[in-house]
Amino acid sequence: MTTARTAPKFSRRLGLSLAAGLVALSLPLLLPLFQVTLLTNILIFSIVVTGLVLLTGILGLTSFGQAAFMGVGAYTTAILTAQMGWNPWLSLPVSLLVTGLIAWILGVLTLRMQGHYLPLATIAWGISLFYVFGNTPALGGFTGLTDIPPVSVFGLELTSPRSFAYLTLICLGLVALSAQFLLSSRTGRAMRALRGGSLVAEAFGVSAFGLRVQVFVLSALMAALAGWLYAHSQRFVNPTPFGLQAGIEYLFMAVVGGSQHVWGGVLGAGLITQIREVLRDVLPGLLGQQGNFEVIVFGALVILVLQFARRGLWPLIELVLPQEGIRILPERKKFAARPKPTPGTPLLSVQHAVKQFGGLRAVGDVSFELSAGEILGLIGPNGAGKSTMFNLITGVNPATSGQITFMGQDISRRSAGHIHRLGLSRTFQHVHLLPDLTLLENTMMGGYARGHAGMVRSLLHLERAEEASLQHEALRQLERVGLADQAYVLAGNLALGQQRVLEIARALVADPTLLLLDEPAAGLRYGEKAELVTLLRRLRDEGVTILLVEHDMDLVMGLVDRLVVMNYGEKLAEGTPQAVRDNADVREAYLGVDMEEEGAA
Ligand SMILES: Nc1ncnc2c1ncn2[C@@H]1O[C@H](COP(=O)(O)OP(=O)(O)OP(=O)(O)O)[C@@H](O)[C@H]1O
Repeated sequence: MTTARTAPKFSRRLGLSLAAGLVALSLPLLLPLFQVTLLTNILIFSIVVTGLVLLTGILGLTSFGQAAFMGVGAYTTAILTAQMGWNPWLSLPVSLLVTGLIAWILGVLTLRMQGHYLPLATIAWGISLFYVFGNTPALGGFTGLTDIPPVSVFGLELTSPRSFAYLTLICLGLVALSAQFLLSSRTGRAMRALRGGSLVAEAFGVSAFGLRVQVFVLSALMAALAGWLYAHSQRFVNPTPFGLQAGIEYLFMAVVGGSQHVWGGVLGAGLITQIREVLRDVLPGLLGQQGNFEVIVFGALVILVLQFARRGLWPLIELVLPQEGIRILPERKKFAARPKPTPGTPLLSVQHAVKQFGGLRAVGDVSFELSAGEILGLIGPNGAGKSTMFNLITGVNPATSGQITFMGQDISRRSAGHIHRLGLSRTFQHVHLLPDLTLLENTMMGGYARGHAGMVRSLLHLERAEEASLQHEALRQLERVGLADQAYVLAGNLALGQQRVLEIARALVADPTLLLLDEPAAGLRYGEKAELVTLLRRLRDEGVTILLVEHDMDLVMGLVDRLVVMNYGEKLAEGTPQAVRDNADVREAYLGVDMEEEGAA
């Protein structure tokens, strides 16, 4: 079983990183001049690909348009410096601003698209921007713009490839470091949670669309920085490096290197650029004619990598590297506990709830109430409407009519995040965890709404105090559910029963008033079910109110205080387990077979 222990103060991994940094710093001095120019290009491409790692690898949004954003950054600085005489350092923030604004507009317009529509949209605006560069006379048409001045540092013009390589190296170092900071933050965990869809992230208070737009803009800003560097290293710009083919190559780099790892992106940029140079030299001689034959080889390479190392080459390197530990930070401040209602006070009220899916009435006029300190079971045969009712309460779907109130607020049409912040936490019928993250990190995701640090603080690593509070709260909840000894194990290594318990720990980090459990015993073994019952009873005794959907009648009958039985979208019965057992309608519709068997036994 793969484990990741807490990090010592000076880890072997950190030592290796420092050594790699020193090698990188010496390269511009040691390499021959031609290689230094190639190295600069690799470093510039790595910055673009780092943006793609965040956008495509982590968030799961495929973009073919990063080269176009690089072009916006490059052309903006070219116009401001070559034509208007600006200092390149002044044109840098303007290049970032212009690209960020264009990316924000395109993001807001296109990021709601699902599936393959988004990649198609990125192709569309990638091509559009390319032709804007090529067909605008003020931008020099397809010939481009020349006479771009060099960048100066402390009065020293960076005209030599070696000095410019250092500027690029520093930029990449800062970009890669901030990307790493982001990924190890609350925002980074939310980004990872969004990869499989919005359901889980939104259930913990993440604004899915808002975060997607932010990461989209961030990746465009990285491309713009690369464009600025490219313009001042080449000292001229034309549309060719910013076209669709370049956009596709950046994706190749991310996929081949390992699109879910910052250093994978750098590896991919290095490999593809080097291989392209070699092929450009070798292939025309071998084939006896000129042409972009390297593109064909790239295609074959990507297919091979996808076939044999689906997650790119970096994960293979990770296998031999010392594992990265999680540094447990000292807790300076605990999160304030949520005031809990006194047992017996009304907490959740569902009144005449109706949910219509086209012609199908999945929930029809259902009413019930739940008081603080209770465990209420929602049962019924398959298709009875239990999950739909769950979705109405948690804000996944709005009710067609009727009213649902929680903590005295009408939540019938509120978002999942809003309802979560009021004190409702949930688990999922199909376990939704991040298998490559530790139990601790998965659990911390549940506390997203208790933190405040956003993208900028995360990029700058200024959210450590909040991260410490989240870490310790998550450790306490893992302790509470009995998983503390596995806090640094990867969640993907757990058995299903433990994964379900982990989901409960994740929900508890939010300090919920009401816990909604969707079939928590599904797939659990006998012993695991008994442990689950003990845990849920203990949580109830500690003041957590629980609503659960469950098919296991033995478990439900021995655990809950009351039951609501649904059938064909309607409420069939409500009452104590004994009253429900004795209800003739319930026996006929749902419990009949079990009860007869029980009687016969
Ligand atoms: N998004 C949807 N669009 C259309 N119909 C839906 C949708 N979600 C659920 N339904 C339908 O609503 C009815 C109730 O489904 P629901 O999943 O709520 O039942 P359930 O009691 O949770 O069943 P199970 O125990 O099998 O999970 C079913 O007929 C289902 O096909």
